Amino acid sequence: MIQIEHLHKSFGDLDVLEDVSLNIHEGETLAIIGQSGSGKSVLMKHIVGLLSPDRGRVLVDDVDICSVPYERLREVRKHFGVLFQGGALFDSMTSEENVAFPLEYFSSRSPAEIKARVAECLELVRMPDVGPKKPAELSGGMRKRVALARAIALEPKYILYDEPTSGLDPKTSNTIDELIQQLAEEMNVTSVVVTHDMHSVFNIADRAAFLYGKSLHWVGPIDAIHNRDDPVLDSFVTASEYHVGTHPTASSPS
Ligand SMILES: Nc1ncnc2c1ncn2[C@@H]1O[C@H](COP(=O)(O)OP(=O)(O)OP(=O)(O)O)[C@@H](O)[C@H]1O
Repeated sequence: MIQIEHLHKSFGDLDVLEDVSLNIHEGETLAIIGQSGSGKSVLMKHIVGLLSPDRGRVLVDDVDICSVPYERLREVRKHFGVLFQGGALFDSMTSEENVAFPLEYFSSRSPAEIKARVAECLELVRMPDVGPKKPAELSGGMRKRVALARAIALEPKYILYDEPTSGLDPKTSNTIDELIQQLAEEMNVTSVVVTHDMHSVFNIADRAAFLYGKSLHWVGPIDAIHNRDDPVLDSFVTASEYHVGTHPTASSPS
């Protein structure tokens, strides 16, 4: 379980997050939504210890990652797979070398075991044949899937996705959504997805956390997200759906 407690973060004069508290439960898929610049990525980076809060703390399985020594933080990070926005693959490496990287760096598996795990991960993301190809030879959607294969290589307990469908066409976005759901079910991972894509939110998320005005304005189950009693949330959700031109699978109030 991940517990974010009274988190505050500023950069110089810019207050980004104020008193944000949020629990992320085992096995759920939580979407972090909000306008551009509302602090979604900043919040996500705190979850994996890439940023430290000015005040407050983040507990991962009861470990306060804001105060532990680096070696302990490194241990905690082994339980995380992160899919960064652009995929963040190493251009000079082939796809299989990219997927092997965390296994070589963080595990003590033999070369044969690493080779087998790389093949398994590429199979899981339905890309069994791209191993010898470099990122430049792949489409945007394929690169995301290779990056996803790398993110799951160490069999993480938590996967963090930063805008997993941004820049992809609707069909490729649906494939990525299917993979996120498939991995959540097959690997029983806890997923945190930062996204603008409300279609994707309705496809994959169990709950959403809506950041607005530096705070966590609303947290709740996806089927409660059309909330006419909360005009700020309602106008964000409606505008996002209109913007992407999609129709949510969840039912909207009439
Ligand atoms: N390392 C940093 N140094 C200074 N300012 C930062 C840093 N990281 C983020 N910010 C600022 O914090 C604010 C929130 O950024 P963040 O990337 O979390 O927004 P976001 O909600 O993820 O936006 P988007 O949807 O556009 O990606 C922005 O104003 C951004 O410029």
